[in-house]
Amino acid sequence: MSHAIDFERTVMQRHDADTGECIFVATVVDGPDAGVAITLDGSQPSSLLVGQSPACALQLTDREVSRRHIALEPRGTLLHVRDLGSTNGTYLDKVKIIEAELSGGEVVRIGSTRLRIERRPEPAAAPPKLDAFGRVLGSSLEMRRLYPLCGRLAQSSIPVLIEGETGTGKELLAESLHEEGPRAAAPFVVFDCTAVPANLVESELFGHERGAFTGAVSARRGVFEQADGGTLLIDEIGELDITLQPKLLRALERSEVRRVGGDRSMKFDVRVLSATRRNLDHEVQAGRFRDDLFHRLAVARIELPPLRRRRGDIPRLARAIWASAGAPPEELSDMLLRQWSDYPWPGNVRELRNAVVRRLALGELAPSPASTPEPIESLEGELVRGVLEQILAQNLPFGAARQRVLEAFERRYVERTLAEHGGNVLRAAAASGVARRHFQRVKSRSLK
Ligand SMILES: Nc1ncnc2c1ncn2[C@@H]1O[C@H](COP(=O)(O)OP(=O)(O)OP(=O)(O)O)[C@@H](O)[C@H]1O
Repeated sequence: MSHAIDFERTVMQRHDADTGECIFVATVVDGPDAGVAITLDGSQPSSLLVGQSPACALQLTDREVSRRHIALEPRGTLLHVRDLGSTNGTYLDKVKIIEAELSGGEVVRIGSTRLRIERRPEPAAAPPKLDAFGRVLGSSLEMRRLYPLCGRLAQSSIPVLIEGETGTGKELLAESLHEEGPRAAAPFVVFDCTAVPANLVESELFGHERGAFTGAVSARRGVFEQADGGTLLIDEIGELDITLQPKLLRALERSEVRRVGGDRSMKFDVRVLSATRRNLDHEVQAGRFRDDLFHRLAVARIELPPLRRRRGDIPRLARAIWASAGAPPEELSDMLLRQWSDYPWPGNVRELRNAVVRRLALGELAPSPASTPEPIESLEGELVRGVLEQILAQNLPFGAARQRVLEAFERRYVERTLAEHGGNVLRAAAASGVARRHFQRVKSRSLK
């Protein structure tokens, strides 16, 4: 299977069954690094990378391989492979792939390297039967395999990069890492790189002295000073302007900041966590995020799975949100829970929370693919904005940029509709209100 569609469908099936994880081995069978191998046993909290960069779990010397070429992640009985925007592409047999689900026995080609993927017969060790870490709830396999590492990370001070789609609980996990650790009594400060205008980011981060710039009527502490002794979460780190990245790196390396307009450096003792919705490997690969800063921030990485890949957690989360709103548990019907469990939740747990709260306040029906479309702001607005920003950042001429937006939309539309209809083109076309041949044409050009 080498299709995003098949991948969605397979993932859903697997999570309904909640089967155990498999162990995969990726071995270089051809190329300058022949004989090198890595084992993926599902206990890793994020994908493992293959490429020339030292950040990669499987570091290759092949000059035709990009620094971060592909990411590998075991998902139950399958191994998920994702190209990270490599220069020379990723091939399965002769087919160029963006992402694919492998079951073992395949050979993946990157540059002049061929990687053989094998699935071991024995199952991976099951993660402990925990159903929460701090305030982060979930007993799906996807979540349980993160908890042991979260527990260890909470006790340490090493920088952690938390990745995941919007609303998957990145900020909540950061808070829980803080609350479960020795710094719990000290401040937890969040700095969102997208929340302040670009020209004020530096003074928000490092503080400023009185008169440092027009409008600086009094001195102000930056977030590092505010978080001293505690934890700082730098949210949306992928959006930090490239010109500010060396300054942040220097502050982290020296554990000291100098306020804008100031002439002395101040030491700080801050545990730094960062979060991103973007794929930072991709950003590094594209030269938009500095590799050295990435290494500083991502000493450990945790990737939070989207809610659609852990549907088993939906009833538990819905019940917890329902109870926290003070509503009687018996009023939450099984039918409603079933409807919620079937919905794809593009806005993840945040969207589920909003749906539960709306239901309690207004008695609204559960969302379903056939229900009235949500306003874009509350549904996929943030995802859409992310895609638009990425395209705008390429500074293309108007026509080419519009074409990219259209292609991104068509691809996502086709993927989702097919996933909702079990990969059946006829039914997906009917649901989209277009002829099968037209749907097939759009599918062929957008998922090639
Ligand atoms: N596993 C979870 N258990 C309980 N609540 C959760 C979980 N994940 C998310 N939430 C809740 O969902 C909402 C969104 O979570 P949060 O703000 O942490 O997401 P995020 O990934 O940081 O989103 P964004 O990328 O948009 O900033 C919050 O109300 C949070 O408490």
